[in-house]
Amino acid sequence: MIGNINHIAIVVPDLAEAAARYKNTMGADVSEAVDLPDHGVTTVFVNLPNSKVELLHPYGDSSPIAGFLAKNPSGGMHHICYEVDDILAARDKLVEDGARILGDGDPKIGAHGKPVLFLHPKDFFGTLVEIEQV
Ligand SMILES: CC[C@@H](C(=O)O)C(=O)SCCNC(=O)CCNC(=O)[C@H](O)C(C)(C)COP(=O)(O)OP(=O)(O)OC[C@H]1O[C@@H](n2cnc3c(N)ncnc32)[C@H](O)[C@@H]1OP(=O)(O)O
Ligand SMILES: [Co+2]
Repeated sequence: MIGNINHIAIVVPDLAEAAARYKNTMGADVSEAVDLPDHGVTTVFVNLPNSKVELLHPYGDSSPIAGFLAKNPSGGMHHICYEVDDILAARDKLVEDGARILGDGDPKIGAHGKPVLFLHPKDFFGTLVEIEQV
């Protein structure tokens, strides 16, 4: 069901500092920061030849990553995103097998304009999983 890794996300306490570190020290191609109010995050994408790293910082008062940053004030790896061909078929199979979909169960449009869903970290061995239809 799952395909390539689309991105790995890292929550960071200072987005400008993290973007500069990836650009200047790692020599990476780094996007501008984009606010995504519907997701409660600001993102910067680090574009790699075969994948992406998503740098995340909380946006607004009810960000889903605020608790994570409070527990990990220096930042930390937050989620892994796998590509799927059909997100509704993937969701139905996951639910049938007992995995919990976060939120209301309906896909939201993610950072790349494609539908995404999140799966509870306790169902995937302590790792928050995002699936994105490509
Ligand atoms: C940019 C858009 C989009 C894209 O297109 O790429 C994005 O990536 S948006 C990214 C941000 N959005 C989300 O993360 C949405 C889904 N997340 C959530 O709904 C919440 O973050 C959460 C996973 C339900 C956690 O909520 P929180 O309030 O922080 O914690 P809890 O106390 O409810 O946590 C329960 C339990 O899970 C552990 N936990 C929390 N976050 C993670 C994590 N990232 N990885 C692994 N484990 C995590 C937490 O420690 C708790 O464990 P216990 O203490 O053992 O109970
Ligand atoms: Co993501």
